[in-house]
Amino acid sequence: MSDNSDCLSVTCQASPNIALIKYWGKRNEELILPDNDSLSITLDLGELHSDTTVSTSSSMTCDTFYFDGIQQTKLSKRMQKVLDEVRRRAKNDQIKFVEIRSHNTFPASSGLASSASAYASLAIALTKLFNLENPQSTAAYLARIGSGSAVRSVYGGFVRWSSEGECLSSCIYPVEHWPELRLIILIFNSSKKPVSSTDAMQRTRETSTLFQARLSTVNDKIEKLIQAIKIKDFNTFAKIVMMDSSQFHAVCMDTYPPVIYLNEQSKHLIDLVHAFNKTDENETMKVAYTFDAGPNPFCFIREEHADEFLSLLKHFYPSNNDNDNVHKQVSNIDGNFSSINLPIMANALERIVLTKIGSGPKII
Ligand SMILES: Nc1ncnc2c1ncn2[C@@H]1O[C@H](COP(=O)(O)OP(=O)(O)OP(=O)(O)O)[C@@H](O)[C@H]1O
Ligand SMILES: C[C@@](O)(CCOP(=O)(O)OP(=O)(O)O)CC(=O)O
Repeated sequence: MSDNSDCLSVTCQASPNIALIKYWGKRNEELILPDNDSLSITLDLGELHSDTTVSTSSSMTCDTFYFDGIQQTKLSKRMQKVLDEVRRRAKNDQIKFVEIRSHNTFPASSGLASSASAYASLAIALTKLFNLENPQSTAAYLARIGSGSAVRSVYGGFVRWSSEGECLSSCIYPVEHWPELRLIILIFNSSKKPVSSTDAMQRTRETSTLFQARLSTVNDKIEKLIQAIKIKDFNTFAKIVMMDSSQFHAVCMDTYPPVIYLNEQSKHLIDLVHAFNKTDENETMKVAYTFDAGPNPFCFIREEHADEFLSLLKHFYPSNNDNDNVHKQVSNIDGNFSSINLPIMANALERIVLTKIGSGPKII
């Protein structure tokens, strides 16, 4: 915490988390209580993160929010709700107003979980600034009322968000548990999604008949997935994760009017991953994908297969721009992909992010 005259300030850095079993549906909109448990991996802070600085001083006359250095005309209802809850819990009632400055290293609102890293960093920074009691559970509560999925970014490693009791999150395995696991994020399209997750999940609840069927499958999937993670069984892990992603998008399609987040490139990548997995003579899965509310896949892979998969991506998604950095990390291994009968999609990728599981947020 920095203290300049009577101005106190705290900065927190947090990363997005990627849901392995998706959260979709709220039984209480105001408190953001989910319909189902969900499970995620928190990303390493290295590539994708939100940095949020919160400050307070006696001279402030209102709450202010700067996003990427630009002052916003007003705070969102969610942000205001978080600040009001903090003031309610704070012992020091001299502290009246807060200035928030936040920046993401990646595009917001495009299905890359920006609201998760944003609200987790905000919640942790506020908890520290106001010296709130029970800091971990308080930060989780504040993050959750900002954006449901943010409750999982408060912790590192593999995280479960419970839909029962206090509806808080907990780390089920720390970052060290499965160090060879890597994430390759393919950014096909970073534009703003057509329907926000908040609106879409409400619409699903009101109209989808598949939604209830999905809910009845989630707990069983979570238990099986936890067991697969425990013994690092990638085959089972991959199948459960890909099937939950597809089920979530099927539910979005069953929503009326339908919500379609996947695009042509997403469908191509799905076919590519299955074709690539089939090339293994032992039928061992090498890659798994999942998509949040957007067209950009998060691919899970063990380190030993990462180079081959990257060369596959270079083959199927070549870039015509010599100066671009999309493939700059890609090794020059030439794989033989002649058995994969899929079209080549030139210039499909805006960016590739290579990352791994992270240890959670930090105060900086
Ligand atoms: N650094 C930030 N500080 C405050 N609010 C932010 C920040 N980054 C993103 N947001 C807000 O988060 C919301 C975007 O969340 P939304 O859930 O729609 O998209 P997403 O998080 O990118 O995707 P998803 O969670 O579906 O994977 C927007 O309201 C945006 O203004
Ligand atoms: C598809 C998801 O990414 C949906 C995330 O939804 P949000 O957490 O962004 O929604 P709100 O709680 O309304 O803010 C799945 C997931 O992260 O579990």
